[in-house]
Amino acid sequence: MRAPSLNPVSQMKFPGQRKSKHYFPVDRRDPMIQPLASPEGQPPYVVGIDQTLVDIEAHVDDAFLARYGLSKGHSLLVSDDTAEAIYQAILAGQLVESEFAGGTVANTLHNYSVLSDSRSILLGVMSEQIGVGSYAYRYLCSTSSRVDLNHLQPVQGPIGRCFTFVTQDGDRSFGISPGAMNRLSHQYIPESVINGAAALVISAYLVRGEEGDTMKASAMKAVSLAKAAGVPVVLTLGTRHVIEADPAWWQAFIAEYVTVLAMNEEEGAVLTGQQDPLAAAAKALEWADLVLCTAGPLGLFMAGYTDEAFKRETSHPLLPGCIPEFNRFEFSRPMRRTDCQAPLAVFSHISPYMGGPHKIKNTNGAGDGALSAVLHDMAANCFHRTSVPNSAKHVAPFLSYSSFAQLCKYANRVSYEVLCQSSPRLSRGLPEREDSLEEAYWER
Ligand SMILES: Nc1ncnc2c1ncn2[C@@H]1O[C@H](COP(=O)(O)OP(=O)(O)O)[C@@H](O)[C@H]1O
Ligand SMILES: Nc1nc2c(ncn2[C@@H]2O[C@H](COP(=O)(O)O)[C@@H](O)[C@H]2O)c(=O)[nH]1
Repeated sequence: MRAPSLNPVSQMKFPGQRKSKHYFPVDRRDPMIQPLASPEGQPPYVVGIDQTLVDIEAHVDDAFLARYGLSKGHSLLVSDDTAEAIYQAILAGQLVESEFAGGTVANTLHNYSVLSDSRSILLGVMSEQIGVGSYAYRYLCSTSSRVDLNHLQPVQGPIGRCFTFVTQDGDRSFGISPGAMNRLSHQYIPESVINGAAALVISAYLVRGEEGDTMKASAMKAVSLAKAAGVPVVLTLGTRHVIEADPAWWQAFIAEYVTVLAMNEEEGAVLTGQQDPLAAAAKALEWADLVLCTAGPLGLFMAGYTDEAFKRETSHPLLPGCIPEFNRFEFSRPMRRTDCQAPLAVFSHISPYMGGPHKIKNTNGAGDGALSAVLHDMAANCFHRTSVPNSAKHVAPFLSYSSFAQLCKYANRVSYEVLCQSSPRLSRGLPEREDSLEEAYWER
């Protein structure tokens, strides 16, 4: 097994490091700031729960998907027999492109750790016996050493397999063979780990299991602990099939536990009944505090709250949409609705960075990438609050370090990088020498 991945530094890479004038040093603008000489403790970490699985990527045509009952663009469970038939078919056709650690939350944590150069903690299962070359082995090999795997639960049997089918249009469809991935016991949800986190990340996939699976109960324990400790719960919806089974249950769950909701426009449509991603994000604000809605080639939307007292007007052109001039206050920073004396709904949108990559081989993980950027900004805010507690940045309990507009830019930039690297897990962070997101964006 790997050595414990403890963070040897008491620093954290900030989202804005590439254009420091937008971010640091804040003390030049605020003479009240008294940075702590030595911030107490370690930088914040993000914890997530996932079904440990390996993505087995194969390039196939639509007929192949139809043959095995898969749904284009979505994730479905497959039986052991179907999994075996699929595996034999892709082996025989020499269609396997790669076998790489996956899982929507684990991808997000991996990317968070790559971007922030900081620790995240993954909760889930791992095969107790690991042979060289096995799926469990591949999983460990392709996970960042900054992702702490020391809290995983050892289980008998294999981790999950996610057949990841990429069709000619670059879209991806998944067939899941669960193995032991849903056997996480509530005993492997450590209270101290949840309580000390900057955020808890879960996905809607965690409730999709079979009779006797313990994953859902474990996830419910974690969200209850997080709620009690005031730790933001971040939910990513994963696939529309899970949501459309019972949208009302999800609405109630989000209202009860979730601070940050991440979804794509399809998932947003089944959750809210609104096809338009901006309208879906606005509707979801009835239940969540902050919403990220990715919309493929349309880019992404964010929606959230800020207090009237802290609203900041944009200097960008005002945008038309189902909510006219919806981005007027996008320079504000997000807050929980209950932390606002006079809550104001705020919206922002951004088109794909640089208009998107010239060629997209595979959209796998683009949405997870966007969420990892938002998490990075939230954790950076926690770190800054601990390091410079009397900064003007913390006159109110903001959820993120940056404004809605900056969050959108950063999230979109990371999605672009995922698309360019053609992998849901970044093998490297963003370029250090990209000294301005805006300039790079406009100087195409
Ligand atoms: N065809 C595309 N062209 C340009 N950018 C894209 C394209 N597809 C996705 N993106 C970028 O990736 C982000 C997330 O993509 P999306 O497909 O909505 O996520 P998901 O993987 O969750 O379905 C988008 O907000 C956009 O920035
Ligand atoms: N934990 C689970 N992860 C899953 C499941 N089905 C697919 N996936 C993972 O999603 C990412 C791609 O995400 P996206 O942003 O393109 O939607 C991929 O790496 C898969 O491993 C599942 O049932 N559970």
